Amino acid sequence: MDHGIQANSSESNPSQGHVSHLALDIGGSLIKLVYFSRKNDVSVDNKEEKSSKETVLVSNGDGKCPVLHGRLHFAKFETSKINDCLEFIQRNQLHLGGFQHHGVPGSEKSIIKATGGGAYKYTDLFKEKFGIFLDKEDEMDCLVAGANFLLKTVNEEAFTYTNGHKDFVQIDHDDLYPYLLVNIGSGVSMIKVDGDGKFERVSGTNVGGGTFWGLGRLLTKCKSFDELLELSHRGNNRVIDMLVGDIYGGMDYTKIGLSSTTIASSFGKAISDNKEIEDYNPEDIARSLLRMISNNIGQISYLNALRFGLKRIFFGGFFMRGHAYTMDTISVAVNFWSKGEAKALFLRHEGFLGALGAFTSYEKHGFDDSIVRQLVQKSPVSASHAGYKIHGPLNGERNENESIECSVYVN
Ligand SMILES: Nc1ncnc2c1ncn2[C@@H]1O[C@H](COP(=O)(O)OP(=O)(O)O)[C@@H](O)[C@H]1O
Ligand SMILES: CC(C)(COP(=O)(O)O)[C@@H](O)C(=O)NCCC(=O)O
Repeated sequence: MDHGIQANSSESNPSQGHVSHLALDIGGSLIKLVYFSRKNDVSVDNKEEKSSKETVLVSNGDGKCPVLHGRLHFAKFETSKINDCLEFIQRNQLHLGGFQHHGVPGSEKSIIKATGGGAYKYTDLFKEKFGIFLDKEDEMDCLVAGANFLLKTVNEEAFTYTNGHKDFVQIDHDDLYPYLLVNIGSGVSMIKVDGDGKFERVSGTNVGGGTFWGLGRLLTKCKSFDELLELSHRGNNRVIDMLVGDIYGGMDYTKIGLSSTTIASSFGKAISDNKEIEDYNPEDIARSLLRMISNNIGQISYLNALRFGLKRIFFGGFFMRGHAYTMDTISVAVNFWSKGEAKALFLRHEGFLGALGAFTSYEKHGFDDSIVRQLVQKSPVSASHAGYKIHGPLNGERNENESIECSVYVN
């Protein structure tokens, strides 16, 4: 089960360092947490002058400012199991990782940045449990801020996925905008991004990750999202989907560019098979469903990219789950409909865009001594690329809870 952090190395253990800047994204399906843990033993390079065990000073152009070295951590929980999340926060004392708002003397409030619908829905719960106030950031603002943050600072964040092959894409910061951001969470939002904080939500669809998981659960009786993905992995969609060849006697419909293997109608074979649901393999049902939903999102995304002349579509959200078949289907759909003109790109930290956006929003406010001024990589990843150093396997097999080594400038 994937609730909570599964540290992939001892360095990912937050209890080893002081935790700060907790940010939450409480969505329809999942709660995502991002937080920073300060490293206790700081290595200091030539440019840096050590000032304490945990804080170093670096020149910031206009003088010196303290820098905290540490790691960004990621964790997620099912929203329906919010108590597990609260326990995790309590156990790791993450609720102390917000900031104090000094209003009227003696009335200091502890504030945590939060986004997603649950930031509204669960305000009282967090207040009662921890006495903290959820400072709400708009979900679309956070998605865009999170995507821009990742694309500009994290090395090997974006990749294409074709025929089972993952290719990381170097992002040219001067040529990033405009792009279409498609966030596939419970539902789907499509956002045209023109710059930092410059965007418009141009479309959306209610057929998203929640639809796949909800319908999949009903149709296959599986117990978890992972099980549903696993089923889809082993299934064959042709058992249930009606293909062009099924309609055209095994032939292509060349005049309109459809091959015999193209799906003409998802689940269409169930019309004439005279079978009950029990007669189908759950694997085949899961496969057809995943294909139907991924195809549909890929197509709507392309149509929106076409509306605005956008060539790059970045896909985020936990629906993807780094799952090969999902990404392959979306890539094929975008490629098919755009006749190769547009590209589907995926993000390693796919489901954490909103939480990262909320995390970076601490910077906007200027609260006491914990302002995130700027986040920088601790050591260069490549000469040409400024970004975080990601600790974890870079061979494409991402551990979704891997932490990122980084530094935070504070006031
Ligand atoms: N462990 C999981 N439990 C439930 N859904 C999951 C899980 N992992 C991936 N998903 C998929 O991710 C979707 C939620 O994605 P997410 O980006 O977190 O959206 P939201 O903000 O709406 O929760 C789910 O609807 C489901 O399709
Ligand atoms: C309402 C939402 C923004 C909530 O975000 P989520 O929790 O699904 O990530 C999203 O579900 C959505 O964009 N739904 C599609 C609604 C529509 O445009 O039809």
